[in-house]
Amino acid sequence: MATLIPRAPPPNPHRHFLLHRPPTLSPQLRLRLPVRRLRLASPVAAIATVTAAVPPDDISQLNNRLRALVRRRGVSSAATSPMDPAQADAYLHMIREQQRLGLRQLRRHAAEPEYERDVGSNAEDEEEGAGRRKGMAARSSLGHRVDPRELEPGEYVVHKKVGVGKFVCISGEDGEDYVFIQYADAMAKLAVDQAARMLYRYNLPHEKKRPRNLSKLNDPSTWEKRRLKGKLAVQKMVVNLMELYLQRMRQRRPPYRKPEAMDQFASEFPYEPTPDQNQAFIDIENDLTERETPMDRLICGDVGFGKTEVAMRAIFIVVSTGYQAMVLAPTVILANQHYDVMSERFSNYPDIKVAIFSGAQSKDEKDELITKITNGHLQIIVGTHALLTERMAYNNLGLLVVDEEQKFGVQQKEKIASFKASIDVLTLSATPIPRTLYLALTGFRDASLMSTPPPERVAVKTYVSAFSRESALSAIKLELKRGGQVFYVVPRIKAIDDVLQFLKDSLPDVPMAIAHGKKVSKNIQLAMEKFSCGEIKILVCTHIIESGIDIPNANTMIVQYAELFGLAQLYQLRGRVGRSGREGFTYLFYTDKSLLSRIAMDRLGAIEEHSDLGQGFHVAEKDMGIRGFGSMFGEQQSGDVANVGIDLFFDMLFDSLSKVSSF
Ligand SMILES: Nc1ncnc2c1ncn2[C@@H]1O[C@H](COP(=O)(O)OP(=O)(O)OP(=O)(O)O)[C@@H](O)[C@H]1O
Repeated sequence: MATLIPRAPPPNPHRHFLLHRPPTLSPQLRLRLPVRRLRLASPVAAIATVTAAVPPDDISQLNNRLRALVRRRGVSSAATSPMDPAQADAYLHMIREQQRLGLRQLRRHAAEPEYERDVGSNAEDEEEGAGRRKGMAARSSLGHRVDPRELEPGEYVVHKKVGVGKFVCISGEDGEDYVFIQYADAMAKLAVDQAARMLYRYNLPHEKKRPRNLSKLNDPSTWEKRRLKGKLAVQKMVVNLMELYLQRMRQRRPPYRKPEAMDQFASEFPYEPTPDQNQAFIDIENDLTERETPMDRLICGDVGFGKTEVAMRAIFIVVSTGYQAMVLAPTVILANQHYDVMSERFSNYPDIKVAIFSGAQSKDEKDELITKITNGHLQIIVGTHALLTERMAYNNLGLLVVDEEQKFGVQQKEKIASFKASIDVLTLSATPIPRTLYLALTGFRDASLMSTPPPERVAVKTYVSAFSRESALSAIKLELKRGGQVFYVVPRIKAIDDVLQFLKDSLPDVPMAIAHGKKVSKNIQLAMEKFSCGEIKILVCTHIIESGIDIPNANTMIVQYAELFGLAQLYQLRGRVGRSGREGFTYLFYTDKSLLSRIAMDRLGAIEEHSDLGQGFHVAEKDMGIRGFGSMFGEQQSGDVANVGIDLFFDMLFDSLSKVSSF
């Protein structure tokens, strides 16, 4: 256990703490605490206690099992490699860059300095240092040592050896700057460069979570226990992930044949694929036609970057070999759109029959469809979660495509997970949930990234302002004048009637329609079809249209009461416009600035800032910062994170992950 011994001279100036009263503290921050000098005890003694408490390493046991499995199956390493190294590098690079940029923007500060690594001077530090070096790329993207100069008074920080404290200020003394941190029983003083190496953030930027309590400088044993608990929890989480991976590797199915008509099908795509689309085509083709393990691939691409075509290539391979494919969409509207796009794309192949199955259909219609599916008369079945019901019996299901998995409920996700044990699964996501991000990062799940937009795509112009009817109308008129269409989005169904009335009064000759979740699905479908073909010019709707809707001629979006939407939601909504070569405009109108919470302001600010193409990952990260731990992990993990703080949690996570071999 690491302890702090009072008054002994420090052997290394970078390892000592001072209990101190900061010279420039405001009176209310001033602590009535002893002013003493402390330093760390023998690091070797510290290790002995910590390592003795760590149970046998589950990760290495699992590593061995995995290696044995790979050997037994005699599968080539290329076929089992979780992620192509070059692709992984590019992925990590991108995430890291976005994180760096994000932090810079969040704190409106210069780029985060790259601090020298803290190479430990004791055994434990060395062990962890090795892990850190291996996992450096990953850790530096999500876990951070904090730059003390960027801290604001009152922010919580974590010192690995001492625990959770509250940053008070930086103050100069004898020509050197010191960082003052308030602990439960004393004030610590730390040289700035040392603090830069030793301090972690407790919260994500903009998050205001309070730790249960501050650690005590004079009683480091409590912190040691807390840290150890966190470490074990992280290890358990990694072991669980590996178990899942192991289960998947045990599954086998014969590789699919590459269809003879594959080249023809590819040539019928009306666009020149982007380089990332091409890579994703190669990835899924390899998964399906070369591997014997079912595919579990995530296609991460920003809104409108062309993920649907990747899914259709996978579907083509599977159905050409006589299997069925199921496409799950989170909303009826999106299911309808996928159905239309796929019916059109596969129209040259009369043997490939596409159907849609949703809660909107009558019992007779559904029964008829189920019979056709069971008899193998339908090859591609598109639908909502209604497809996951027990009644559904497939003839020969080979592939499941899941669009925006995070939008499904817990039970539906469990059902989706159960499919992964036996069939190939392709998941499409524009704003990956952090867990998905980990899986992709660590190779437990394969991922293809689509970070290049289709050519001629231009970033959507985003304006945030207080609502006025005049501003909304002038934006609408501008779009109508250039022959385009408008989405008018409100957060609640209740608001739709008022908006519709105001629009009808102001623009009596313009055809408009409404769409929301409580509307009978058939009516929504009708409204969307009319909007899609241009008959309807303005669609007044709720966020029901946020996922995946692709209407190239609709390039202005008005969002009223924008303060009531989540960040990821706003990002997805904005992604509905500017999906062709035409410039898109999004107007985010809030009701009254004086009533806006700081969080709502942050959200609107973030969405305005991240207007460039391809910011989905960054928005996902920022969203975590705003919504907090709970959104990142389940309840259990939230507690573990709250124990040690976000950065140390990530640090431990990446240390554990770096101990997992690649096979
Ligand atoms: N390489 C390309 N060049 C030009 N346009 C393309 C290309 N690939 C796809 N598109 C078009 O871009 C639009 C968006 O594609 P798609 O719907 O597949 O995006 P997505 O990645 O699924 O987006 P979202 O996350 O919003 O659902 C579609 O109209 C599609 O036809």
